[in-house]
Amino acid sequence: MTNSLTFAIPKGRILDEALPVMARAGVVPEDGFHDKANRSLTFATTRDDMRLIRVRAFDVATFVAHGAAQLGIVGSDVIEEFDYAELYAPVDLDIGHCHLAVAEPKGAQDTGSASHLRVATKYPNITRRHFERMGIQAECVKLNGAMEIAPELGLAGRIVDLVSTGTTLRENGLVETSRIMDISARLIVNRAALKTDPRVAALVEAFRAISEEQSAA
Ligand SMILES: Nc1ncnc2c1ncn2[C@@H]1O[C@H](COP(=O)(O)OP(=O)(O)OP(=O)(O)O)[C@@H](O)[C@H]1O
Ligand SMILES: O=P(O)(O)OC[C@H]1O[C@H](OP(=O)(O)OP(=O)(O)O)[C@H](O)[C@@H]1O
Repeated sequence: MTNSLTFAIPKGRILDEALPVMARAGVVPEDGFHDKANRSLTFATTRDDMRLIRVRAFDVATFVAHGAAQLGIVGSDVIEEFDYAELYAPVDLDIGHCHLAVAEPKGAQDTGSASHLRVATKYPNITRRHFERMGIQAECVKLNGAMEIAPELGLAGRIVDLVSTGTTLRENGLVETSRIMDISARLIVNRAALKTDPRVAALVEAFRAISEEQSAA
């Protein structure tokens, strides 16, 4: 058998939307994948030259950038945060829509003229770049979730986090003050693998065709 391809997918919320798109491109996990009790992280597919790995969203980008996986699916938030040179994101899959925003406690003092801010976020690089463009130095406190409680506890005056329905902000007494970027999930590939393995290029074409069909529909 030829060397196996590894396709990395995030274990959380993008997965349900990603599976039907993957199936149209011929990437179908074998039995056991949907079993919640299954602790395995590697899964066979119906292609005998491909396996799936199910990892955290940020780690999908890391595995693909280092060539440990040749392909993956991940939110554009993660791609922007890492900015890995070895990652190529050729196809917008039109799933996992949300946006990245700055938020602060409802009724907070207007500190628009401040030149230095403290911000709690999972995205320190995007956050620093966003505030730099406004001439503001952002001191980022890195959290991995539940950013929304940081202002109330005095950890930071603002947060930068993903927003979809806005429910999490609202239920934690926060309001969005600016929108940084719109997010959707992308197919990502390792650039070297794309150049050397025709199977990777064929999969990019398959996902591209699906995305074009979808936007024409
Ligand atoms: N509220 C949301 N609505 C839509 N898409 C979202 C939302 N929150 C996150 N996303 C997308 O889903 C991705 C997170 O995917 P997923 O939930 O699989 O991550 P994870 O691996 O479980 O993350 P964690 O590191 O928190 O464990 C984000 O990077 C973003 O692109
Ligand atoms: O606008 P909403 O629809 O309320 O969605 C926004 C929430 O979704 C994401 O969290 P997730 O549920 O992925 O959990 P996490 O905090 O563990 O990342 C994000 O970090 C927000 O907390």
